[in-house]
Amino acid sequence: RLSPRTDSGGKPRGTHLVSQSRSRPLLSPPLQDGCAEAEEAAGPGGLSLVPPSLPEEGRMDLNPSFLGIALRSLLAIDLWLSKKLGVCAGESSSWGSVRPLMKLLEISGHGITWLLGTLYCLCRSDSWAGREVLMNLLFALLLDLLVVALIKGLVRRRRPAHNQMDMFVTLSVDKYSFPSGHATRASLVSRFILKHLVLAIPLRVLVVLWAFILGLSRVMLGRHNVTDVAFGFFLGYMQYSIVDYCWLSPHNAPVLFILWNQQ
Ligand SMILES: CC(C)=CCC/C(C)=C/COP(=O)(O)O
Repeated sequence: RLSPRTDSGGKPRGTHLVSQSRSRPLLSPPLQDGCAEAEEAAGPGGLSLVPPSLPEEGRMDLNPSFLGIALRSLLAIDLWLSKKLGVCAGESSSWGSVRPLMKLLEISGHGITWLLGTLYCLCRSDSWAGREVLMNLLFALLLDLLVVALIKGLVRRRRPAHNQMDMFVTLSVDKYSFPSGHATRASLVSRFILKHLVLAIPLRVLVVLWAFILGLSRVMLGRHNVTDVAFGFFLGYMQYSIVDYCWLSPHNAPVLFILWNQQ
């Protein structure tokens, strides 16, 4: 506290830092060992020339860390921006007429669509090379479902309040929104396709555009906040690196390929 200090005659002699042992800020914890000195020096009147050395926790209460403020600001911007972008969140929203198209995009990135599609192609594939790529895509999709379910269950961030929970086939953890499963899948699958399929440039651009628009559509539908999708893209990208590192082949996982061949 700043308070005018007076001399013995009661005249003000300038402003000094003083500590009153009986009156402490409401948010600060009780004075601890480090402050006993200052409390003693304050004497019965509570006035002291010695500024108390507050313990670390006390200082943090009074001066919230830069990181804390930055995170809280980021979250506030995230919520504000996500609400602004949620223009297809309901039929009556400003872009409500585009909602059916966004829901079609949702199905194009759904786990069931990709799992069934991959299994179908695996059954139809008649080359070892094709089977190897599809087997790894199946592994990537399962890994993604597992990782996203684990993180959603741990973080438990609620979906935005303006979301309508009318999604096609969900798991119990899908009531949570961080990270976006569609965004992780979009990023993982598009990186996988670009690496393992020989495609003409326009098709490669289309794959990247699909992933980006699918991510954006999650926020526009009101399903997610922007940070759910941004982290989802990052996570999917990193998951591909794991898949690439653990690449399954007839050499390192012969049982898998022989079993599949016998079916
Ligand atoms: C039922 C299966 C196999 C997958 C669920 C896929 C799903 C509904 C993910 C949720 O995605 P968002 O987190 O982007 O909303």
